[in-house]
Amino acid sequence: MKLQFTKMHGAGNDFVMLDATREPLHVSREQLRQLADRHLGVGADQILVVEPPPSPDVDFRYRIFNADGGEVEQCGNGARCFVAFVRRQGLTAKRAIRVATHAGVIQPRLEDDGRVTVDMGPPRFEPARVPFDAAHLAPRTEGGFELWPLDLGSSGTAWVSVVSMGNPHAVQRVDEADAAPVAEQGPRIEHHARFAQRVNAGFMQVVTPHHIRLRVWERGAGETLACGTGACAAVTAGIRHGWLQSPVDVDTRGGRLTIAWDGGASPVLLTGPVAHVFDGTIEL
Ligand SMILES: N[C@@H](CCC[C@H](N)C(=O)O)C(=O)O
Repeated sequence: MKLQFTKMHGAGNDFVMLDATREPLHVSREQLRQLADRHLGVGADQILVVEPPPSPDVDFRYRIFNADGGEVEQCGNGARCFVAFVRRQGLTAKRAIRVATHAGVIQPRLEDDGRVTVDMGPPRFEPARVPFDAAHLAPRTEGGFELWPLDLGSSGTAWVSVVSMGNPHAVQRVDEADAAPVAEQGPRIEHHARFAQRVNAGFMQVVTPHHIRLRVWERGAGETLACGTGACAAVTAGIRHGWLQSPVDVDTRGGRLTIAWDGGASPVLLTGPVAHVFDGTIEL
């Protein structure tokens, strides 16, 4: 099968974008993995498939697949690249778009400076879903919000805030993002027994109440240069703990994202850059 694709990135979080608005696309999990493979394919953290709207109240639907081929609910940087992609493909001239995802409808809009802001909806602060298994450690609270201990065996205990942005995140505060044990702890947190659907693992350094540094080990992709939903999760957890105040600049290894959240059920706004890398065709 010959497939046309576009390669894009949002703060270094890179995507293969596929247009399935004109005809349905049947790509197997193995083919998705091959597309994402950095040696045997195009290379990407996620593959995004744009489809026609499932109902008249939205403009498109888009589906998100991690590099391991698994379909997931939400992708913040992907939503930003999605806007640039559909405009570039001539599929819409709108600047504000309503798009259906597995986690509900989100609303990205193109800003005058070329960045894209996404209304990601409100965060959900979820308690543990399965019985807690760390050796007799109880959760503790900071600023009225819970930190949960995760027993990571020989890697010690990680105290995490559990947040859903449609997809699951476990965020811990570290002294220095550059020195954080992302490669060591990331896979252990991702596969920890407490998270039935696995989890994205964030490592956040608080620089000031309006500035953090963040690294994220992503479920199904490994450490990426930036994670949009990870930034939303880290900032909303940090605000709940009393460490941060909106808006917050989030420096990732791939660039800066800005997150605004007024608390409670108000939506999280994620703003950042998008870039077109190249268009191509691949035989799968
Ligand atoms: N890079 C994304 C998140 C992609 C999905 C994530 N790996 C998951 O499995 O939930 C973002 O920018 O949010």
